[in-house]
Amino acid sequence: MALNNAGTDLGETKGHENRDMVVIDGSLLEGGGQVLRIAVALSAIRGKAVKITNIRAGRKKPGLAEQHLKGLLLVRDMCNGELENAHLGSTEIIFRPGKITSGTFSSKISTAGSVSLLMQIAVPCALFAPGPCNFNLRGGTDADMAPPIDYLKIVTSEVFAHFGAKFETQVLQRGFFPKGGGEVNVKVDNIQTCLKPIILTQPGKIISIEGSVNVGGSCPIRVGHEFKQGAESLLLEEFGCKPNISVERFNAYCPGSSFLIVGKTSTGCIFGSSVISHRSKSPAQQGEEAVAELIKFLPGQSCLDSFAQDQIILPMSLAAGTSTVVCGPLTLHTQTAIEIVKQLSSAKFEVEKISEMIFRITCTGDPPVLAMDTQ
Ligand SMILES: Nc1ncnc2c1ncn2[C@@H]1O[C@H](COP(=O)(O)OP(=O)(O)OP(=O)(O)O)[C@@H](O)[C@H]1O
Repeated sequence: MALNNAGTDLGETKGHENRDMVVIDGSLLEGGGQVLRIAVALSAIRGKAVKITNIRAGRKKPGLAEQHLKGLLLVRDMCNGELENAHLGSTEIIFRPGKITSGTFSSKISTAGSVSLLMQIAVPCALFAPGPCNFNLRGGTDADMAPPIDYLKIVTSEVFAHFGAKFETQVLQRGFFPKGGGEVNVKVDNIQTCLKPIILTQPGKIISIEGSVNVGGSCPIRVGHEFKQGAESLLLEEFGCKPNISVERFNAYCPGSSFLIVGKTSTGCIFGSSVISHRSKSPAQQGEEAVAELIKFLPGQSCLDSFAQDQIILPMSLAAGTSTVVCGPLTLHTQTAIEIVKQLSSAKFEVEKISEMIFRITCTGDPPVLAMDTQ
């Protein structure tokens, strides 16, 4: 039996309050930090206590890493909730949410752990606050295996706008591996009534392709121009056009560079593909690879890239009505997200295979009752 910091049995400290607690197995499918973020965000939004076991059992080093722990503490603070057993390496936690409040919140990850993933847990909660929320978040802004901050700022924000959800991100300083030290401010407007269902079924025609290369710290600006060259050469070959790619220098705690390329279509679809520089490959080659990934979607039949696919499952489940999206084969992250939201809500999902590469996800949302709170 797991013990909390005080040495009492986990889950038994509050007696009858645990009766309605939902137990989520953190090893489910993808078995990563995403399970925790979705479960805890939904717990706060729906006011349901959760116990999460086997946290990150699917990862080499299971249990809470700093990014996950800081995300939990941030949501706890936003809703005056109670967290048990939340410490580095913990593989089992209990979260009892209070009411989500609006206001100003901050969080600092001392490594290059991703601030984008802090946003992934905090932004959905903030949408259901009684007023706007402002966040100051510090850590990694351009980290591997996580959305680069520009992806959140440009792609996720536009996809969320389809749901009527609005957030703005301002990057003050970039944080690259290994030191992090990036800083962003995020403003989230609370929703007034409900999240709207989305219909993203028509891929449309490409109307723009734009990219940005961020060069930080002592990383030579030449690296940024090489990213741009590699990306441009492939785009020229594929589409016969030279897109607008900016190369910008940012303050950063340690050297690094990143590249995001974004395509938009006439029907409001947006696709993003990114790379963080690695010594093992030339910047030109990485620029080309990011474009090659984007080209998989442009022009195609899918209305979302493979990352946005898992990130829309939570808002779809909370929307007041039926959402439909057409996308590529479901990623393991998407399948995991669907399973977790099904355990914490009555949202109904249906996945249809249209062809080998094209799928339709339909979700009848289970909108939470908004707390008409006074602060
Ligand atoms: N290049 C990228 N662009 C956009 N989103 C990304 C990118 N890479 C990863 N993501 C998103 O980041 C999230 C990663 O979740 P995941 O559970 O794998 O990560 P995690 O919390 O860092 O935990 P772990 O360390 O357990 O993997 C997913 O929502 C995924 O879509």
